Amino acid sequence: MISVNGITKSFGRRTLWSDVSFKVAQGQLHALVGPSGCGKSTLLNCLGLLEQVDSGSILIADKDITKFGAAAQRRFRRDTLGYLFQNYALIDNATIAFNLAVAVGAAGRSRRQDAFEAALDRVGLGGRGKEMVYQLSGGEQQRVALARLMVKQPKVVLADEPTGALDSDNATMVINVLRRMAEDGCAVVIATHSKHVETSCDTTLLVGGAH
Ligand SMILES: Nc1ncnc2c1ncn2[C@@H]1O[C@H](COP(=O)(O)OP(=O)(O)OP(=O)(O)O)[C@@H](O)[C@H]1O
Repeated sequence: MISVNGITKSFGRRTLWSDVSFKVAQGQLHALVGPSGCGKSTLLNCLGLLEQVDSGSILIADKDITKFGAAAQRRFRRDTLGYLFQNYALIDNATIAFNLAVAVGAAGRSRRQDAFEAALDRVGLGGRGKEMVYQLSGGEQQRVALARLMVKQPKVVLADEPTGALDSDNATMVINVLRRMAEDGCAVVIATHSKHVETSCDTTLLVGGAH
């Protein structure tokens, strides 16, 4: 599903990582690990079309995403990618339910009510769809972002410290949900400092180090 081939990224004169290659198949969880500042988020951003690599190629579903123009990037983000990032990218001034509805677009909204409720139940927020996002705790917002990903059902999930704001039970829930999404056919890449998350993944890349 994902094939990263010899990619390099520098900011100014500082090379974060060079000649990085790895593959992530459908059904797999892949961890990006390494010390703070080694470039894990930047690598996720490159996979997510939010940053450009300096050289090398990134194939996702057999398409070289580094060659995409603006319109193809937008379509690919909308149709193929799912982000679980630290700032959650939720709409604060809207309900939980609205945030889930936005993820599936107008066509999917009415027939997806059951899926919305099931996703909220799964992340421990059942029956709370009418609450406003800005009133939720950081960990609750992180779980809304996970529920949104579940209803979107992207082919590729990019997660940046997805257990960062959570207690250990909820951290385990997040990993279980991501594992389930992988079993349903998606490829998952997770940047993490958590040993628990790392050991729950199928493969690991030490970013900026020996690999
Ligand atoms: N747009 C940018 N311009 C210049 N430098 C940047 C930019 N984005 C990131 N950096 C630098 O690149 C380095 C790697 O950042 P990144 O966030 O990818 O690391 P990380 O491994 O995810 O760190 P952490 O574990 O602390 O989240 C940092 O030193 C950061 O300041």
